[in-house]
Amino acid sequence: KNAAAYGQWSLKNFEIGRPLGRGKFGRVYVAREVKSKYIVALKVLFKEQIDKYRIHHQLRREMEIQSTLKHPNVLRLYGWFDDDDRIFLILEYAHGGELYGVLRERGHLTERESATYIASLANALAYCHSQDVIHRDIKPENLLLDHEGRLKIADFGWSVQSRSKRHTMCGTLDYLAPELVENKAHDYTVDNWTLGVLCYEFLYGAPPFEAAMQHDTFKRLKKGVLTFCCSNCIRQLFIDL
Ligand SMILES: COc1ccc(C(=O)Nc2ccccc2)cc1NC(=O)CCSc1ncnc(N)c1Br
Repeated sequence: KNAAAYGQWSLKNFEIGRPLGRGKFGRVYVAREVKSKYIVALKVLFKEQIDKYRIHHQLRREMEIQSTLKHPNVLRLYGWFDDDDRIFLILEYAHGGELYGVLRERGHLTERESATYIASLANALAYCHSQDVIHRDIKPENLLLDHEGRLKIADFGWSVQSRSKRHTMCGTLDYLAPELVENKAHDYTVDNWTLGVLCYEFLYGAPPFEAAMQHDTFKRLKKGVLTFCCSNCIRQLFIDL
């Protein structure tokens, strides 16, 4: 019986295609499973990097978390395997690529599109939180689209299984809730804060507290001043702020 029957995958089960991008700690390629011709995304992590950054436990926990998460708006982790110096994650392939690209190309999205993506994100986050998983690093770069334009949350490089409050710092400043930035105890509601920031960014094309210097973003998001009005006056408001 072939190795796949026992769920033991290896590199020879796949034909590797073009690189999709650089995720955390490794590269991602399109790949095709030889027997089924099924298209997947294959993420390659180098063991020496995992050792160097001492993230074995995080990766192991990640695999536990991911194998239980099954939701239409959460990118699937189908399985994983390793060879002498690399670990391979077999991921669902999102044919539509990164939402980030669409947002930069279009400038901003329509209200209907924004509402659709926010609703999908809210569903995905509610599901993750029901499984005691906080993503903590949701930003447009980690949001992918499938062939039907359906949103998929990906790159759980920083997610944690959490019942208690977390204290570790992570993610870019623009999307982080004040309690995360102030390194205070936090819980799953940090993902809800991000939902608000993303909603603003989908509609206006840039995050609400964006600033040239991280320190300014820090000050702005602590103030939390946010009023929705027409796009250019909102930007003027923040420039004044
Ligand atoms: C469930 O998705 C993941 C689950 C886990 C991890 C991960 O690295 N965990 C991790 C790595 C090191 C240490 C601790 C955790 C990463 C992903 N996902 C990704 O990296 C997304 C790769 S980009 C891409 N993927 C599909 N289709 C496309 N068109 C693209 Br572009």
